[in-house]
Amino acid sequence: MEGVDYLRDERKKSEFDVEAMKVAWAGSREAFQVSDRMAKLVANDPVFEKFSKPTLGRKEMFKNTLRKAAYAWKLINDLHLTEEEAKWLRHYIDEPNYTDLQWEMFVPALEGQGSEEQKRKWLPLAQTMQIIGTYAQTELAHGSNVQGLETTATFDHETDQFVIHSPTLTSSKWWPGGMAKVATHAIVYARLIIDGHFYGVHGFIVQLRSLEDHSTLPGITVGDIGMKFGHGAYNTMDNGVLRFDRVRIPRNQMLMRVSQVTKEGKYVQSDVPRQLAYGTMVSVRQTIVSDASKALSRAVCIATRYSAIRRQFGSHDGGPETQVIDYKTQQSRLFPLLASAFAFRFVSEWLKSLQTDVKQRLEAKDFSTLPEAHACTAGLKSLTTAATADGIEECRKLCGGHGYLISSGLPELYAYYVPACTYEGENVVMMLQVARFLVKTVSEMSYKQPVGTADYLGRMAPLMHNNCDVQTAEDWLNPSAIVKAFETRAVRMIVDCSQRIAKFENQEEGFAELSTDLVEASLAHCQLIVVSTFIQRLKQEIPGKGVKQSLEVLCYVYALYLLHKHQGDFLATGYLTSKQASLANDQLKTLYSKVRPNAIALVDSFNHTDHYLSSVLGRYDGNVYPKLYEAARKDPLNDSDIADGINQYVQPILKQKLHLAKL
Ligand SMILES: CCCCC/C=C\C/C=C\C/C=C\CC/C=C/C(=O)SCCNC(=O)CCNC(=O)[C@H](O)C(C)(C)COP(=O)(O)OP(=O)(O)OC[C@H]1O[C@@H](n2cnc3c(N)ncnc32)[C@H](O)[C@@H]1OP(=O)(O)O
Ligand SMILES: Cc1cc2nc3c(=O)[nH]c(=O)nc-3n(C[C@H](O)[C@H](O)[C@H](O)COP(=O)(O)OP(=O)(O)OC[C@H]3O[C@@H](n4cnc5c(N)ncnc54)[C@H](O)[C@@H]3O)c2cc1C
Repeated sequence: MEGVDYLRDERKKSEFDVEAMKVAWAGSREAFQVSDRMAKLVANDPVFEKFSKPTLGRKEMFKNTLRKAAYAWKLINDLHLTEEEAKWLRHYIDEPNYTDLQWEMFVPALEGQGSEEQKRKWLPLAQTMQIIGTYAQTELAHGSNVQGLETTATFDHETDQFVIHSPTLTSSKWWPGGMAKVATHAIVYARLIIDGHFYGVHGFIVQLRSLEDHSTLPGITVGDIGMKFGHGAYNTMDNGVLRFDRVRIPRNQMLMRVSQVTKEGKYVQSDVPRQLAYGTMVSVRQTIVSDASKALSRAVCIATRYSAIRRQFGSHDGGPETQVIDYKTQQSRLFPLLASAFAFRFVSEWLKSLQTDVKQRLEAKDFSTLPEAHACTAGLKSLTTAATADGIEECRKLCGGHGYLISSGLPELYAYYVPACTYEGENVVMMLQVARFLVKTVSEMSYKQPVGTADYLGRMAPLMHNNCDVQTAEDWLNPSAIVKAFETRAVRMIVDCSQRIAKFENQEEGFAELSTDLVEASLAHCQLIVVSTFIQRLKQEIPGKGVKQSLEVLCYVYALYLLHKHQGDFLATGYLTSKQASLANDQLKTLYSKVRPNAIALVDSFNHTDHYLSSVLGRYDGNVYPKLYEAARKDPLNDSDIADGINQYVQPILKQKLHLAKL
C-alpha cells in the first residue's frame, strides 16, 4: 500500500460530516465560501507559485514578491473583490510583504486615530494604493516601551509645522515592514514637543518617498535592516531603518482624534482616553490571534497526514509496520495541538465580536470596556502565538527527519511565524499588561463588581474555599467541572499575587518582584478564557452529522491537556487532589482514542489547499515518497553530476592523497 491508499482508508473512518465541519471551522457558510474561493483562485494561478522561493537570492525573492503583490492588486480591482475577499487572497498568497502593513496597520491607524477631516483626506489615497504606508513606531533602542521613544516632533509656531527629527542613532526607526524600499508614507510615532514641553508620544503622517520617481525625500535616510531568521520566510519583507534630519510636515499631519495641537500651539486633549492612541495595536493583536489558528492548523494538518502515512516498527510476519499516528506518544503530542487549533479559532471569533462591541461603545463615548479589551487582546495574543510557535516546532519533530526538509513546509512556516511572539507586543510584556488589569480589578472589588472575562473574580469567596468533587475519570466530561477548575486555579493565583504585592510598601516594587508569578497567573486567566469560549461555542447550534460531538471531544482534549500540563498550578492552589489530576489524565488518554479515527477528517476540515500547505509531507493525496524524491531531484545541486567547486576544491585533495600514498 502507498500513502495514497492510507489516507483514503483514513478518510473512510471519519465519524462526522467533513463538509459541515468546514463550515463550523470557517464560522459560517458564507465565510467558508469566500475563503474557499480565494484559496482556489490563488492555488490555480501560476503567478502565485512558491516552490521555487527557497532557491532564490534575497533580491530576486523580494522582486518576485513585489510582482505577486502587484498582480494581486490587479486581481482585486479586475475581479471587484470585496474587502473580505481581498484579505483572504493576500492570506493565501502567503508571502509577507508591504501590503500587510498597508492594510493591517497603516489604514487601521488612519481610521482609528485620524480626525474626521484627516480620514476624508488620507483614507481614499491609502485605500486605492495611491500612497503606500507603514507603521513606524519601534526604534533601535526602544520597542516595548513606547513612552521611551526618542524621535521628536517639535512644533514650529512660525511655519505651523512639526519638525520630525532623529536626535540619536538609537532613535532610528527600526523594524517597520515595507519601510525600507516600498512605503511612500509612514505613521511615525514621536515625542510631541511644544515650546520645550513634552506632551507624550503621538502619531504623525510623514511622506518618505517621492510619488513621482520613488526616491527618498530630503532629510530622510532609509534602508533595509538585513536578512532575518529563516531563508525565505520573512525575507520577502523589507523591514526598514529610518532616520529624519529635521523633516518638516504640516501641523495637520499629526493624527488628531485623541488630542490636537492648535495653530496657536495649544495642546488639547479630547474627552477620549489617551490609550486610544494605542488602538491600532489592539486591533492588530486580534488579527494575530486569528492568524495563530491558521498557522497552527497548517502545521497540524501536515503532521497529522504524514503521521498516518509514516510507518515504523511493529511488523509481524512481513505485514505492514505500525502507522506512527497509532503510537500513544505521537497522539499525546499531536492531538492537543489539533484541539488547540480549534480552540484558537473559536476564541479569535469571540475576540472579534468583543472588539466590534468595544468599537461601538467607543463611538458612543463609553470607554468602560477598553481596559478589558486591551487585557484580552494582549493576553490572547501572547497565549496563542507562544503555543502556535511551539506547536509548529513540535509538528516538525513529529515528522521525524523529513520534517527538517524545506519541502516539508515546516521550517519555513516556523521561521515565518515565530516573530509573532515578539511583534505587536513582546509576549511577556503583554502578559504583564494582563496582570496589571487583574491586580487592579481585584484591588477595586470593594466598590466595583468585575464584569466580562473577569466576572469570576467577583465569585471569589466560593472559589477560594470550594474543593473539586470529581470522583471518576468520567466526571471530567462535564463542562462545569472543567470551568470551575480553571476559574479556581486562576482566582487563587491572582489573589495570592495581589495579597503578596499588598505587603510591599511600594506597590510597583511588589509588582516587579512578583512578575514571574504574575505572568503565570495571567496565563491561567487567559487559558480560562479560551476554555470557556470553546465551551460556550458548543452551546450554540452546530449543524452536521457528528460535528458537535467531535468538537466536544476536542474541547475536552484541550482543557484536560492544559490541566495535565499545568497540574502543578492546580495542585498547588489546593483545588484538586493528585488523584483527581490523575483521573483527568486517564480521561485524556481515552479522549485521544476518540480523536484517532477522525484525525485525518478533522485536518481536512481546515480546507487547506496543497498550495497553501506547500508541503510534500502534508499533501492531500498522501503521495509522499514519490513527491519527496521528485522534490529532492529538483534541488539546484542536482543540476549536474559534478557540482561547481568539486574540481577546484575536492579533486586536488583526492589527488594529494594519492601522492602521499605513493610515498
Ligand atoms: C505578514 C506576516 C504576519 C501575519 C500576521 C497576521 C496578521 C497580523 C497582521 C499584520 C501584522 C503584520 C506584520 C507585523 C507588523 C508588526 C508591527 C509591530 O510590531 S508595531 C509595534 C508594536 N509595538 C508594541 O506592541 C509595543 C508594546 N508596548 C505597548 O503596547 C506599551 O508600551 C505598553 C507595554 C502597553 C506600556 O504602555 P505605557 O503607556 O507605558 O503604559 P503603562 O504601563 O503606563 O499603562 C498605562 C495604562 O494604559 C493601559 N494600556 C496600555 N496599552 C493599552 C491599549 N493598547 N489599550 C488600552 N489601554 C492600554 C495600561 O494597561 C495602563 O492602564 P492602567 O493605568 O494600569 O489602568
Ligand atoms: C518581524 C518583525 C516585524 C516587526 N514589524 C514592526 C513594524 O512594522 N513596526 C514597528 O513599529 N515595529 C515592528 N516590529 C518591532 C516589534 O514591535 C518589537 O520588536 C516588539 O514590540 C518588542 O520590542 P523590543 O524589540 O523592544 O523588545 P524588548 O522590549 O527589548 O524585549 C527584550 C526582552 O526584554 C523583556 N522585557 C522588556 N520589557 C520588560 C518588562 N517591562 N518587564 C519584563 N521583561 C521585559 C522582554 O520580555 C524580552 O524578553 C517588528 C518586529 C519583528 C520581529
